[in-house]
Amino acid sequence: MLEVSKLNKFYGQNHAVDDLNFTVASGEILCLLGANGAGKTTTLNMLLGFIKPDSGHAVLDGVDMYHQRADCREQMMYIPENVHLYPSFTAVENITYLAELAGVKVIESDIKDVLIRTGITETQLVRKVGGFSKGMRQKVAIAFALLKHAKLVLMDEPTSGLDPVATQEFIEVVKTIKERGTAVLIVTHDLLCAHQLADQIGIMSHGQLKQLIKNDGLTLPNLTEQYFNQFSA
Ligand SMILES: Nc1ncnc2c1ncn2[C@@H]1O[C@H](COP(=O)(O)OP(=O)(O)OP(=O)(O)O)[C@@H](O)[C@H]1O
Repeated sequence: MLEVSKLNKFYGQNHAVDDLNFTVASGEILCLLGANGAGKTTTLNMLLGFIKPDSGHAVLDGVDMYHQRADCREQMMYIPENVHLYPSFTAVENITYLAELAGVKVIESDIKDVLIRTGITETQLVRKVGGFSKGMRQKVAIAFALLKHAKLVLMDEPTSGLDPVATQEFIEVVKTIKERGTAVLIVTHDLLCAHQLADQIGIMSHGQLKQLIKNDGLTLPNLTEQYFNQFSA
């Protein structure tokens, strides 16, 4: 489980992340929403160890994510807005290579099984990924997260630029990660995706987590209203 407590980041006078507190349990999905500049990416970058928080902690299953970065890296998977793969490799070859780099032991038949489960077809399995769409490249990354048995998956704007069918496929695939007991944190502007996927929805504004909503019986119009209320207040 991911525990974020009293996390702060300043850029000069700008309090980019202001005393952030939340937890994401195993098998739970938290979607962080918020306007441009709200502090979502800065939060993600601190969790990834790319930037140092000024104060506060982020802990993954008892391990400090900034100070014990190497230990945490093994346990987590970051899926950026655009997944970069080796274009002249097939999906299986890409995962084999990524697994070697990460020291993860995988066998080809398992890679194929997981890729098929994430929605890569038999025909696509033998193709080089150079022609893969954004959604297909995401599926390959998610397959690797599954093979890696990641405890935490972090995603940045995963549905931007995906068509509605690809978005729906993405939502179904992410549900399989959740079912494996992985904690998932998604930074997004996509209210529909957050509504369909999240167990908790956080709304950030000016570096602060203004609202943390349980997605239990919440309607999309209700979520939309709560989102806009944050910015008209
Ligand atoms: N490297 C940096 N140097 C200085 N200020 C920064 C830096 N990165 C982000 N900021 C500032 O920190 C604040 C939070 O930015 P951040 O990128 O985290 O927002 P965001 O919610 O991810 O926005 P978006 O939805 O546009 O990606 C903004 O005021 C931004 O200008």
